[in-house]
Amino acid sequence: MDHFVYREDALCAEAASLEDIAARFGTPCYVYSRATLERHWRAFDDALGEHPHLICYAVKANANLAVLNLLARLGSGFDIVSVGELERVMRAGGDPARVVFSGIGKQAHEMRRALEVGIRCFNVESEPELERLNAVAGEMGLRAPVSLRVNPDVDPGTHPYIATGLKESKFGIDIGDARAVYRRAAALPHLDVVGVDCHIGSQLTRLAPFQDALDRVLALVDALQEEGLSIHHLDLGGGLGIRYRDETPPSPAEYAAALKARLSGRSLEILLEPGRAIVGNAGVLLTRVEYVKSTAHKHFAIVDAAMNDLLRPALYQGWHEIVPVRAGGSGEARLYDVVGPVCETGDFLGKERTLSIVPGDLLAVRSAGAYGFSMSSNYNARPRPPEVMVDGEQVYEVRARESIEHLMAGETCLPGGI
Ligand SMILES: Cc1ncc(COP(=O)(O)O)c(C=O)c1O
Ligand SMILES: N[C@@H](CCCC[NH3+])C(=O)O
Repeated sequence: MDHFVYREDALCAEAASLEDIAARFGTPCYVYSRATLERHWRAFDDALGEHPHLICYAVKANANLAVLNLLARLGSGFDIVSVGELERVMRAGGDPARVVFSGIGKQAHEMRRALEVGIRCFNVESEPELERLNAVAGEMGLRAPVSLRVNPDVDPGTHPYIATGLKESKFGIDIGDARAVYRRAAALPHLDVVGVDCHIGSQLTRLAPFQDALDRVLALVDALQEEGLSIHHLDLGGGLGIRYRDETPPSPAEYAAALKARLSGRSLEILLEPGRAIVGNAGVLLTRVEYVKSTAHKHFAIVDAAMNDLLRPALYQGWHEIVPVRAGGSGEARLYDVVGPVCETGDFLGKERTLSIVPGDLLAVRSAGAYGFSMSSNYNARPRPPEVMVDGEQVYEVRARESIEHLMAGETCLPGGI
């Protein structure tokens, strides 16, 4: 069931009208549905059922405290890539013992903090990182639990900017080198080898790449076990795609069934790190048409949201459905490029969209819950938009719109300046 539906011709998030939300909080504005978030998280958790597992939501997809807190209350774990994300998780009530730490550039202070709070596992992405982690843990008189993130050289069939498991990628350790690096890990005094990790890319819409990666990783697990290294868990990363336009990605249930079929008879715990599949379709970006502009070649709908609010169209040619908040819209139907006010040709939210609009109309950019606000910036000195979470009829502002003061916070002029 979709929680963004028209009621009496007005698009709603659950039982709340987006027109009312725009009137109350202004535009642009991100709006999330609590029920959708919960349903998507539970779809993963239920699909793995009795198989020992932990769903570690990828915080980078949407790090709002209300999102994290909601998932923490469901029992979620978290996949983090910085100490900032770790602090957010803990502030939101997340359990550090359910946190896995990914990323290729972990700094010593980040390792120290993660060890101090007792995270579940470090997903180590290189041999130098292994040595650094061993040294940091040793200084603290602790042992660090580690998985190596291996790069299985599988083509995920996704946009090249979000493919991470090919051999030329900066991520992970080449699977051909993994046994030697595991031996090194096992020999280091302050590390405990606990798992194997991989993440091959994002917005995958077919099962085959996941299955290929799993087969390669399982062959590695067998080889390690023959060497006497016991592997407790397998972290298969995130990456399950969502429908933005007409994609038909596998459901979490289909995905989990494919994994379980290959894992039966093994006692490996499964960790997954979904981000987009949980929050992507749980959010929209509300925006208002400022101007309609026609040239000899095109019609432009100039809206008040821009690439600084939602970068995906500019960065990956990401396609997001754009719908009128008032069903059917108003004015004459035309083909529009929907563009923002930022001074970049790449500042568009959608191209060649048929819309019936006049200035002042509200539009909703759909599937904007993942990598929307979390990739936003202040480019062109634009305060970032508020985030609102709807729960039934209740509407909560879970992040206030930034002010002009926010834009300049922490800045100073040279002495003798203003
Ligand atoms: C290590 C890791 N885990 C999980 C994710 C989440 O991916 P997705 O949002 O595609 O599920 C990412 C991002 O691609 C990632 O780099
Ligand atoms: N930011 C990307 C996904 C990157 C995933 C990060 N590992 C997107 O919007 O599609």
